[in-house]
Amino acid sequence: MNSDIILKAEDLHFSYDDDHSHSLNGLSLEIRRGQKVAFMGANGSGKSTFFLCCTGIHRPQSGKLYFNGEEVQYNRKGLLNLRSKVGIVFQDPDNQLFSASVYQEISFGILNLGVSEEQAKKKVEEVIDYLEITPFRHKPTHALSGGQKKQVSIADILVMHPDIIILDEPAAALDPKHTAMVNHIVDRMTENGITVLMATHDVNYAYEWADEIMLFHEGKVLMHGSPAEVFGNRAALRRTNLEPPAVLELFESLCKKGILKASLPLPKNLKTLEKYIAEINLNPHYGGTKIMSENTKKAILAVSFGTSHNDTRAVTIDAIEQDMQNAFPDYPLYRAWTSKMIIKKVNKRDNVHIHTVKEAMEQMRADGITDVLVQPTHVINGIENDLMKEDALSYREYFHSISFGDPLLTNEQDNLEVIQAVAEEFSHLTRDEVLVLMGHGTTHYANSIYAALDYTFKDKGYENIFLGTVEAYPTMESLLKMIKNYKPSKVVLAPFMIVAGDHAKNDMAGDDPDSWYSQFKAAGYEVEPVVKGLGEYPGIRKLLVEHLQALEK
Ligand SMILES: Nc1ncnc2c1ncn2[C@@H]1O[C@H](COP(=O)(O)OP(=O)(O)OP(=O)(O)O)[C@@H](O)[C@H]1O
Repeated sequence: MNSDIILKAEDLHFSYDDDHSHSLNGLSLEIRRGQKVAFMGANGSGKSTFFLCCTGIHRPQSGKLYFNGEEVQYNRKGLLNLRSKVGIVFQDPDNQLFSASVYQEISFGILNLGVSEEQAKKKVEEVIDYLEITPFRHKPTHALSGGQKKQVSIADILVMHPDIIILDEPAAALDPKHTAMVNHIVDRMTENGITVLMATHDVNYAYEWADEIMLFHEGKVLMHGSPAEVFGNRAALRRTNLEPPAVLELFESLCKKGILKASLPLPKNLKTLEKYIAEINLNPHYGGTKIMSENTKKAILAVSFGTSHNDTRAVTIDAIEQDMQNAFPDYPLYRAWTSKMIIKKVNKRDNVHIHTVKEAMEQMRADGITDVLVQPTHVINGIENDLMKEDALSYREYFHSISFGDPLLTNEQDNLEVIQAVAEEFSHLTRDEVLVLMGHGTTHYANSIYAALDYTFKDKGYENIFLGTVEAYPTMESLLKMIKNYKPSKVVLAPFMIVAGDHAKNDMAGDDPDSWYSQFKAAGYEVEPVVKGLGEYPGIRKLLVEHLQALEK
């Protein structure tokens, strides 16, 4: 037999009443020397019965038990040898303590082994000191508290210097302080190389403490493995009435939400989990922790709605991406568009494939990128931006971190800078000329930014700048009303969109009677359309790059 194996059971059967119900029903297992093994399983699954067989209190009706490679003999000599090497601490100390005084109690077993009184005294004193029993050593055993009785029953066994200690629910009926004390004693035993077998229903303790878990079910071993293996097997836990450890459940739930990365080592306890959480850079990183700092490979993902007009694309989206690349020359830059329709159109017409967000994430994953800085060129925090984030985050488990830069108009400061960029672009306008900006507009609640910004233009002294939308509020009707009151000599039209695509060329500047150009013309104004996307304004590009840079601060 492998000398590493200290205890081995082979097909043990045991019945209490010689009837047909087997408390041990063909039980086989092996225990390796020096291991901490937690015995778990439903009530009545046979853990205590097995322990009683290990100490020779019960004799299996069939099967074999080996200790240190030798088959256990159930004669007086064999049993004495077994009991000197395998000690059991019962769940209820009252089943174990029968001497009147603490000293007598602890010395009883060792004197029975034939050790001289002098030697026994020395060993008893050592263990009294080691287990901190001195303060109550002179009390009669019946007057001890539950925790003190437990200490003495452990001392009973430790004094014999066993190779294996069996603890049956050592913390049962103990308060948290005494539980901690017993756990501390157990830790010290294992440090001294004793093999410890412990029956416990405390999954949290077993998960953290044990090297191995022996899962009992109906008198046999259902599963034997590391705590991670056994507690990771939910079907086995269900069969044995056990719940997964709280720390594992919490860790899994944080991984599912993308807050922690599933590739982190499983946390053994809440302290480790707390450390993981403390090391998350919550804002605005997703899915990442800073724990794995080596081998990072960062990349930028520039996400735009897209345009099929190559002329405007070159001076807007391409120019923005170029500025981002200039700001981070060492990071590869990937492009994605959110409009599948435009992607399809460009693909068909130019044979050029532009990635969707998911495709770009997939590509970065294949390229070994670990951290993704996503910078949208979206104007507002609307539905496009929300969906883009959702798509990117569906890949969270493959990256260390995915962080999102803000769209153009996100906070008060952005609004002011955008106003500044627009005002600079149109600084040549005279007071009696108005600039009418055409935003896109959305049913998303973020649409209110357009009216707010229109108000802020005026508040900042640009009474001649108006902002409306094609698809929402402020509408063309409200613009016409306000501009009528202003009585301008000329209306200059410009898109308030990153690219000057279909909306700018047709809905704004087209000849169709519904276009803004035609409607202002029909209202009697001189109209000058400026088909130039926001992406062409240096101030706008600078702001988007700043949003990207904010991710690295
Ligand atoms: N002294 C006894 N007399 C008769 N049957 C017993 C005795 N002790 C245990 N049994 C039976 O043997 C089976 C195994 O019980 P055992 O105490 O070994 O289980 P256990 O896994 O230690 O349970 P628990 O988690 O409740 O301590 C049960 O069906 C139980 O009813």
